[in-house]
Amino acid sequence: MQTSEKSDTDIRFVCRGTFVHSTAEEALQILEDALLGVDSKGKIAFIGEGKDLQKLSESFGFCSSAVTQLRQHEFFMPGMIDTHIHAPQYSYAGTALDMPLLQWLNTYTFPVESRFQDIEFAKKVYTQVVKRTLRNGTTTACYFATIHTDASLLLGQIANDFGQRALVGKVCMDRNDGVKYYRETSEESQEETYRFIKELLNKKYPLVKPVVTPRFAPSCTETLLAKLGEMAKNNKLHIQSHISENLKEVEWVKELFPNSESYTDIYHKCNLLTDKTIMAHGCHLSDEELVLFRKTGAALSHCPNSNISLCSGVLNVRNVLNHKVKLGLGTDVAGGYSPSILDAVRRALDSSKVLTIQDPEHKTLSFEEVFRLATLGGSQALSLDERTGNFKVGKDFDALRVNVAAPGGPIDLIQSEKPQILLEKFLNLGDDRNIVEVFVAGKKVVPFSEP
Ligand SMILES: Nc1nc2[nH]cnc2c(=O)[nH]1
Ligand SMILES: [Zn+2]
Repeated sequence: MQTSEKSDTDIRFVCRGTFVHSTAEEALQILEDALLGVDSKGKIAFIGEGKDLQKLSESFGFCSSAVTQLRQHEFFMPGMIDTHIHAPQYSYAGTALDMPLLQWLNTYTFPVESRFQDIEFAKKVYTQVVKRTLRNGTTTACYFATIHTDASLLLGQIANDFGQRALVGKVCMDRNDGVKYYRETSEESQEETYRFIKELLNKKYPLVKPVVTPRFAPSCTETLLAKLGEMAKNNKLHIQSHISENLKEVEWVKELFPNSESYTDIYHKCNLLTDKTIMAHGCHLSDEELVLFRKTGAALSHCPNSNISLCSGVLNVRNVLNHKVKLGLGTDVAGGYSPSILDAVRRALDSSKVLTIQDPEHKTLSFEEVFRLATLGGSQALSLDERTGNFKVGKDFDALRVNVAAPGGPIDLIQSEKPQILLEKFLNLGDDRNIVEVFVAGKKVVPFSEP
């Protein structure tokens, strides 16, 4: 039994049933007939066994009749973590997947992102993306917004209003020869990033924080990258960007930064690789670069839908894990067409199987390992694992109540199944119809409450 030190904590609610989650030691740990109590601050106060109900209700002072009992075919799992998603690109998700990265950015992405100076348009899209991701079980999202400070602040406000845990980044880019009207001067980028960070922190949203966001090395001068690194260091901020997604991009970076040893080295020299850094993709990183990730504590976001959709490459997750680099999953909407981390789980498994087809020696990822990437792995990659990622006493209760046999849902259960099979079915076949409730920091955020 795990309990918090103080047994006089106010208990907000208690649930009884099956809980599945990951730990450092076990990709899948199953707790059957467990009792989990959430305190008034939204934190997990205790995790015990159903048979200890009487004892727990006495020491924590809750009424045993007030316990919510999960039904058959239901379980709780940790909320899923999207470590890389472009909120503005949700406006064209599911389209524009017919060209490789660099052309795709110039043709679709930059023209669309430039529309977000229109705050009404931003409000519409950002409300939709926050609601859609929450319904799909994303309790934590690490967002790229656009270069527009006020619209980026609005994204933070909307995530806060709907109760999603989020890192939000105002995008920085002081070079863009492809679409010249979508870029800032270096001074603007620095000043507006400073304003963005200050204003967002001043809001004191409990679950929404800023993240320093150079778009990627080709969009930024070395001067800007260095200034952003300094800003992040001085204020102990998160950092996000892209790295080694596509081979043409890697070649271009070599031309733009001829004095750097590698793509990773550029970010490293500018103080942008820290234990609060998350870099998307990394499909074409060398082993030496992975060693540098490990040394600095920087993490990778694996975005398999995007990597396949834009024909960018296939990340060898097994190799990343062998290098002990922190790793989570990302949708990379809209390079990835799906806003759901369940989709990222499936594409990650498919990608791993493609690597095994190419090399039978490759050790395919198991669904349990990918489940860990979608939850605990994501929290570690975002350095939020003290707060979220699994069910540990003292962490926030970020959780999905899953009903595998939800009426009208996509899964037909022929017979009663063990929890491990229920989870496997949900990961492979489930969708938002199976996610009957979503909790973030102990608050029920799905179904949405009436305004
Ligand atoms: N997939 C993806 N890669 C990028 N690299 C730089 N910007 C982007 C973007 O918006 N999407
Ligand atoms: Zn991206």
